[in-house]
Amino acid sequence: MSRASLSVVSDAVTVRVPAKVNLYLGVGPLRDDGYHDLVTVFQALSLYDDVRLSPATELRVATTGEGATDVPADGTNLAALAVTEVARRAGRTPKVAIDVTKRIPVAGGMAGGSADAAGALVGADKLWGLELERPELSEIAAGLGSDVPFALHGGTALGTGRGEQLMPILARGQFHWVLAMSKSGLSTPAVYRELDRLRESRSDSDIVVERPDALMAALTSGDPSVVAPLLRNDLQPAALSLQPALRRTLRAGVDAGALNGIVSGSGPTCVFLCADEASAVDVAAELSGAGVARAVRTANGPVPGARVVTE
Ligand SMILES: C[C@](O)(CO)[C@H](O)COP(=O)(O)OP(=O)(O)OC[C@H]1O[C@@H](n2ccc(N)nc2=O)[C@H](O)[C@@H]1O
Ligand SMILES: Nc1ncnc2c1ncn2[C@@H]1O[C@H](COP(=O)(O)OP(=O)(O)OP(=O)(O)O)[C@@H](O)[C@H]1O
Repeated sequence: MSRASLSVVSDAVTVRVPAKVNLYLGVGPLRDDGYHDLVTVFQALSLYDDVRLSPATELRVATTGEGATDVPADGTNLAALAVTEVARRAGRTPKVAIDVTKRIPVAGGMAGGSADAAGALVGADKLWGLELERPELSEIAAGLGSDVPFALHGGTALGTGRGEQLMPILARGQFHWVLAMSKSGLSTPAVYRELDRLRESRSDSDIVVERPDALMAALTSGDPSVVAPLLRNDLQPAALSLQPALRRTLRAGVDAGALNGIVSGSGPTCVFLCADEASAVDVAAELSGAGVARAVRTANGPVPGARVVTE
């Protein structure tokens, strides 16, 4: 672990971390280690969890906000695991109170737990004045979950491996999204298992994951009407198989005027790309009235990854 010679220890730190959507999610065959090789395009959206770290007599974690009661309040919380790992590497005891304000839906396919882990990593680094290098933070992040490195990184990025190897993508301008949150969550491993079940009749060599070159070129153009038809998620059939009502949600968003809609990652949140901000507001209003979602929000992207907002 590298440390700055002059380190500053803060009293309390708040880190703001974005949700993600996968604009493209190509899933390869099941690997021997239980993961799938992915080719994915991530985009960070302006829906944030806040992770506050302050010195305490022991490690504790409390969550308020969206879905807080479904989040573990013990050492298995991803934010607590992140702080524990940074402390282990720094040779410290993790005497920290972690307070998470959730806005990202729990088990919603928008990497909320991963966001909290990334926030806790950046927060612990700041709180203890460690000044860890980016590569080391990314390595710790990848050990905590496949989506955690992107929550650190933010922006728009190509993810490969199990999703943890990132390369920035140039995306011009801002894209306007409507998010439809589902009444119940979906477990990520269960959705991958369902995809494997749906693919049972296919041999591994039949499952080919293509590079999203057309999408990447469309993102550079910044034109949402060019990007929209190129959105693709290989996990969508599995999420729809587990929650068939999502078909209605997807239809309702397009009927309301969105350019296109897909399930976000492992779902069940459905995300709709709109022509501009005014269209997103209209689509959100209509979707709210249609009663196909627990909650509807607008968001824009890309936005930066985990960043300290108070010192
Ligand atoms: C669906 C996505 O959100 C798309 O970005 C991610 O692939 C999921 O990332 P995550 O929630 O950080 O997932 P992890 O905590 O790393 O893995 C949870 C479980 O998801 C499945 N998993 C995850 C990533 C991957 N490339 N292949 C998989 O099969 C595995 O069953 C794994 O045990
Ligand atoms: N800080 C946390 N916030 C949310 N869930 C957490 C957290 N720590 C642990 N968990 C557990 O992780 C599970 C998955 O939650 P999460 O909100 O990360 O799902 P997700 O957004 O669908 O994940 P992804 O999009 O990365 O696949 C939850 O059911 C919860 O039990």
